Amino acid sequence: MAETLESLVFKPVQELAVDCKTIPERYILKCPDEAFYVDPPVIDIPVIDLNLIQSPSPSADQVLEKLRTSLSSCGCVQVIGHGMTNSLLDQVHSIGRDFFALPLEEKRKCLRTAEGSEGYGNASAHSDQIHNWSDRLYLTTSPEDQRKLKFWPQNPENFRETLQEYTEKLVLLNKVVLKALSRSLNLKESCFLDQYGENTHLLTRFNYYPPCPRPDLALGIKEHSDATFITFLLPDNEVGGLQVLKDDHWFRVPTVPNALFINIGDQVEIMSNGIFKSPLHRVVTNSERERLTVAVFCTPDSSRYIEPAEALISEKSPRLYKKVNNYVRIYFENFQQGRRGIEAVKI
Ligand SMILES: O=C(O)CCC(=O)C(=O)O
Ligand SMILES: [Fe+2]
Repeated sequence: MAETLESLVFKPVQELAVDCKTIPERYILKCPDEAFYVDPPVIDIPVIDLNLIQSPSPSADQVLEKLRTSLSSCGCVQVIGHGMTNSLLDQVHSIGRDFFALPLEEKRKCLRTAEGSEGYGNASAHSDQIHNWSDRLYLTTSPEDQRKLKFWPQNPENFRETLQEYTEKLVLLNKVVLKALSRSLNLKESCFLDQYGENTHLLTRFNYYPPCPRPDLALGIKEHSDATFITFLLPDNEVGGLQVLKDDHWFRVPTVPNALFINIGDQVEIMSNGIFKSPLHRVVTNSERERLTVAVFCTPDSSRYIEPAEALISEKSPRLYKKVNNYVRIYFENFQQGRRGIEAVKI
């Protein structure tokens, strides 16, 4: 049978994983890279307390310097002081776990359709591409009038109110972080936020990775960078799997309990004229335990133009990227051809 979107989304990886001793061909990487199943070293990334940079002070300057150094070397940091209680973070995990634990019939009420990416399904891939060993629930969470509530689970009961609370906090946090990024580069505080615009566009993705019988052959998510401004990741507190590429080597990302992991997306790499790196990252699987993470992707309205900040351009550091709008479209057009969108917008 031809693999239509329907036939693929009807076969969640979670269902395949039950009693499965081997994995279907379409998940098997052609040239598995040894580094992903022989655990690579842990990456040394700072844990930044955002409370320390709220107002100008010498200690705030030190924290901003740490932020700048980390984002320009590996493109990611862990943050605490993010304004969310541990209990909220636990609840966000729980609603994800509870949703994926529901019977298939119940989850299918939120099933993705052929027209879009929102809803419940496995990660779509073209039939000639290798598939990810993961399922997802993908929802626009902000702005509120763009939500497609038909994809929002009614079950677990507290799903909507918990996601609402998390989203409200992230809308604020996104602003705090974008201001901090500008300050760390000695730019006007509103520099990146002005390019972002008023509408905080957030897409939330619950990533569910079932145990995989052959972690040496498949990836939970293949190597990619994010098309975002920035991405907030609520990691799984107990099960690791995220790896980041730095200086051509893969590193394991450690989990810091109750911290959020932030990675730079391609659009901040563009605005920072390449000073901040949008890192390639991937997720490895394991044969023992399921894993659940919640990624929140922050992007501006597609109509907004973004470009390298004028103040970062000089004779010594010429402009490296074009002015573009709807970068997410550029990203996906290139992604489908196996290329990076960021390369397409380089001058
Ligand atoms: O689950 C993870 O650790 C990372 C997820 C990710 O990279 C993504 O959703 O884009
Ligand atoms: Fe990602």
